[in-house]
Amino acid sequence: SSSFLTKEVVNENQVQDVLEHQPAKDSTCRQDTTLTGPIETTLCDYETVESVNEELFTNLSELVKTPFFKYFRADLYRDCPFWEEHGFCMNRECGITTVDESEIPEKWRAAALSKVELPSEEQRETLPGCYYRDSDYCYLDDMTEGDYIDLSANPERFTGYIGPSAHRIWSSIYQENCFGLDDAQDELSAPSGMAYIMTGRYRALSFLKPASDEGQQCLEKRVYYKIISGLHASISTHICAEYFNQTTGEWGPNLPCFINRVANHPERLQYIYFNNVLLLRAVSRIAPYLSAYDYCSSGTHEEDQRTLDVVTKVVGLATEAGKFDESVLFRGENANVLKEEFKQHFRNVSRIMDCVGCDKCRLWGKVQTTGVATALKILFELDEKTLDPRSNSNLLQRSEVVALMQTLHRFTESLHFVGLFREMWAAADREDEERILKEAERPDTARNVSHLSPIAGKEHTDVDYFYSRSSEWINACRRGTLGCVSALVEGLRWVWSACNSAFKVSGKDSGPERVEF
Ligand SMILES: Cc1cc2nc3c(=O)[nH]c(=O)nc-3n(C[C@H](O)[C@H](O)[C@H](O)COP(=O)(O)OP(=O)(O)OC[C@H]3O[C@@H](n4cnc5c(N)ncnc54)[C@H](O)[C@@H]3O)c2cc1C
Repeated sequence: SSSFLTKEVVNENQVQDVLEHQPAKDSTCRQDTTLTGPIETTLCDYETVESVNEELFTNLSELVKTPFFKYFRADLYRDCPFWEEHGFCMNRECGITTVDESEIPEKWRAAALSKVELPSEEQRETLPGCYYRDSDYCYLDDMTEGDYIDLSANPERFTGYIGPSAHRIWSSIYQENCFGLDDAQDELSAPSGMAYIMTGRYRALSFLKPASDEGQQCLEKRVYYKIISGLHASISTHICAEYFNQTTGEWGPNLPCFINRVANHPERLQYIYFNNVLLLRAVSRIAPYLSAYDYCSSGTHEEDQRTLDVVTKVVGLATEAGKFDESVLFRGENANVLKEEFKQHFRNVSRIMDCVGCDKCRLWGKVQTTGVATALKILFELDEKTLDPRSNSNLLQRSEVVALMQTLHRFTESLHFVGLFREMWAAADREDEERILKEAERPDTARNVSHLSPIAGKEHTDVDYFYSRSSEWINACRRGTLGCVSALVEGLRWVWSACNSAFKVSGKDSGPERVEF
């Protein structure tokens, strides 16, 4: 696993390009950097996205705190369907808190939902605990298992989930970017990414296609890569913006982390913009549907009206910046076969989320893959007639609407955070800059995460943490034998680590423990 620890070579010019870029206040093009002019495969430019982002972010930040949008139902304890996953995250930040169903409006509870929301058996392909319909780009949880989670109480941020388990997830996701119908360069005879995993031919990250390959790839494949890489970059931006500082014990932005993961690879930031445009286009395309949606959620009439008002503002801004011509994709002879493949690969990505070994990361992974999949469905599967809220009022499930808006919020927040990193860079003098760039070259995976761990320092005495985890272990046991075995393994590992840690703390070597992979 130490092969993952590659030293990043920081390209100062690229980093400056990203961090010294001045976002546009209006839609005027300038000739400065990689973040100027048209955004490839869209009809929008960087300046337009930047000119609406802060207003969008402010409105979405309000929206995601409303009762309708903050509760998300998910089954976080399904077994990984593709490999045996042992990568449990032992840090307290990986845990989540769930909400008792009694706190949720009755019409969203499992019993009511299974009557109303679920499509009939003939309309969907079912697997234990989840299903998809023909038009879906992801698996959706059926309402038989799972919990409600208040997303605002479980923010996406640094958790310390690192190393081979996290890398395996990312590599499997990128490996889905392998289309049988692609051009001759593209390993025509190779099995799909999932087939690799299932046949044990899993390779680390060497398959990742460099950006320079772009010219040789088909458009759909490039779009797939941009979506995934942009999502990855957005998650990384959140991790770096809300990072745990080992020295001060405080949360805050970590500029070297952002340089290492994003600014040193400007195309990754470009793909965050790309995802923004894709999601904005989806939101603007279903504008009438969103305007007619029932946002009543047991609050007061004023509260529900306020939710609708904010949705209306978001939809208005989305219409300004969401310029994307979906009709240029999936054209030509093999269009339908290619689309089916694209869909199947994206569905696999949504199932890979069940393999993420950190509850909070899995939760946000599910929210965001569902959000992007909903956008893809809106763009590539639904015609104007289907989108009519009068003729098709049950077009989207509540979880899809919530995921779409939450995901758009994630991406607008990423661009907002990029602005904060630029301010930090601008405030640094030459000496600081040199130190920051040097620090950005260190492999991220070797960072010390001991302060977050329940097993190091004073945290191992945190009884609350143990209780919160143990209730999840018991829940997993209730759900079946496999879940129970996994839970038992995690429980035993926790106890083993706690004993080890207690031993260390009581011994001479009680300095902070380094977690390396
Ligand atoms: C679904 C999911 C959700 C997660 N959520 C969280 C979270 O909320 N909090 C948290 O702390 N951790 C989270 N993680 C873990 C996090 O994403 C990293 O995997 C972890 O921090 C280790 O980072 P790393 O620097 O080793 O590289 P990783 O981010 O793991 O990347 C692995 C490799 O992929 C390549 N790569 C990196 N970024 C890109 C990109 N944008 N485009 C193309 N290639 C790229 C690089 O070669 C890199 O070495 C999540 C992981 C997954 C899979």
